[in-house]
Amino acid sequence: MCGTNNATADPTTAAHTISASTPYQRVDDFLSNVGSYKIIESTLREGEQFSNSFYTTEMKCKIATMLSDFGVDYIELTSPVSSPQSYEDCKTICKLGLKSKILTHVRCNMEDAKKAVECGVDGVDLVIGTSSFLREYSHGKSMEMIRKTALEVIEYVKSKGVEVRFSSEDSFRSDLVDLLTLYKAVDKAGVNRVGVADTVGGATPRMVYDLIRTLRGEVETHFHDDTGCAVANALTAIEAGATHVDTSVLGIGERNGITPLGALMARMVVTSPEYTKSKYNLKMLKDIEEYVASCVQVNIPFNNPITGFCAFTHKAGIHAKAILANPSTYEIIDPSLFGLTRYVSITSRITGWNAVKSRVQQLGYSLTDDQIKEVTAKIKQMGDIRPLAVDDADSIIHSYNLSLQQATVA
Ligand SMILES: CC(=O)SCCNC(=O)CCNC(=O)[C@H](O)C(C)(C)COP(=O)(O)OP(=O)(O)OC[C@H]1O[C@@H](n2cnc3c(N)ncnc32)[C@H](O)[C@@H]1OP(=O)(O)O
Ligand SMILES: O=C(O)CCC(=O)C(=O)O
Ligand SMILES: [Zn+2]
Repeated sequence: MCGTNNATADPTTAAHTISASTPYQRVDDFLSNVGSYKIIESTLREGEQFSNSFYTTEMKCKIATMLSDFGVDYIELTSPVSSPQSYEDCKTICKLGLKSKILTHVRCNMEDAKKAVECGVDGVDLVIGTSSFLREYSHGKSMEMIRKTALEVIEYVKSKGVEVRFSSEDSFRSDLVDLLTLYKAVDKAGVNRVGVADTVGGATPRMVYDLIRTLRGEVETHFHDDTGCAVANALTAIEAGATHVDTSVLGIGERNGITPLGALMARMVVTSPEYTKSKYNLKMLKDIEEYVASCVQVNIPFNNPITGFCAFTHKAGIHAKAILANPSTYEIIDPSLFGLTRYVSITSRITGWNAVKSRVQQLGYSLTDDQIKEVTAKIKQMGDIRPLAVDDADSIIHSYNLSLQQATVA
């Protein structure tokens, strides 16, 4: 590791990009798209595959509008062949006039593609499984049949003046030569993007880097989270040259879902702060997550990046002291970028006098350091017995202060 980072007060503005002047820049870094990645937001497609999902038309319109205002480049919708209402909703969302482009995701066959185009979408995302598992047990087509159908469908979609992407479902369990031969054919046919999908969530960042760096042009990536690698794989893909990443709000999707929009923002605001802050309306993230969580009836996980209830809570005394002096000591992300605030807890036996001093000052008392250490000991004494609420710790401070005043009067 040879790059140098300039230390600054704002951790998210620390120089993560390797300066042009460094003699240590690796050739591979020229592949990286961390300063230009685009998001294909699939809460309304992959997210509808989440076990709890049921969206009304009104919910879909609101989610699409929020995502567009957030700044995602594309919004992907459920296939219009899924049901009559899916078809109607796709048409309705296309007519909203959103800033984001609207895509729908269909099987790679002519009937599905025709329905998709009928809806008025900006782009059609074609998908077909290329692994032997899916070729044998899902659609039953050989690689040659896939290639032939893909070329016909791509030509049709393009002839309608609509963007077209071709994706190989289960890419990481597909034969590499088969895959590259197919991508070459669809590229020659003029697709706008190819898609690489880790459909079963088994890929590692190393596998992702190796596959993505062999591809050129517009490359979309889609990572399931079955083995907990979805965010790391998305970052690695972007570093290896992927141009687009699929996300869903809170990561909702088939099984345990895909790369979460919020977690990707947390990652990218650190990796590529200037681009991420200027492109995405980060302060909307919490509202979007809360709205989607309410639609699909889940809670936001306690440890969610950025919006988990304790994401910016500092508890241990050693941490609290340093955070109060300079937040960069124990925070990689400034919560204010997302319209949030940090919280220093004093309600436990692992608090310290520096944290308690800050609370004493907030309450408007002026105690000496020795007095603060004494009241800290009282909080710890109570914290050894049971969990404390903020009111408990505050009451200990109030009554300590009162006893000091009474002692002075007497
Ligand atoms: C990894 C992913 O997430 S891919 C996206 C998944 N999305 C969806 O499944 C969208 C929602 N799906 C649906 O509403 C339905 O499955 C429909 C309307 C698409 C199809 O419904 P049905 O006709 O009842 O078929 P069913 O769902 O049982 O089976 C899927 C069919 O698609 C075929 N198929 C699967 N993938 C593809 C593909 N990429 N290209 C062409 N055909 C395919 C299968 O062979 C099967 O065909 P069969 O009827 O000849 O057996
Ligand atoms: O179309 C794609 O690229 C992804 C499809 C999908 O949801 C998956 O393979 O998990
Ligand atoms: Zn998926």
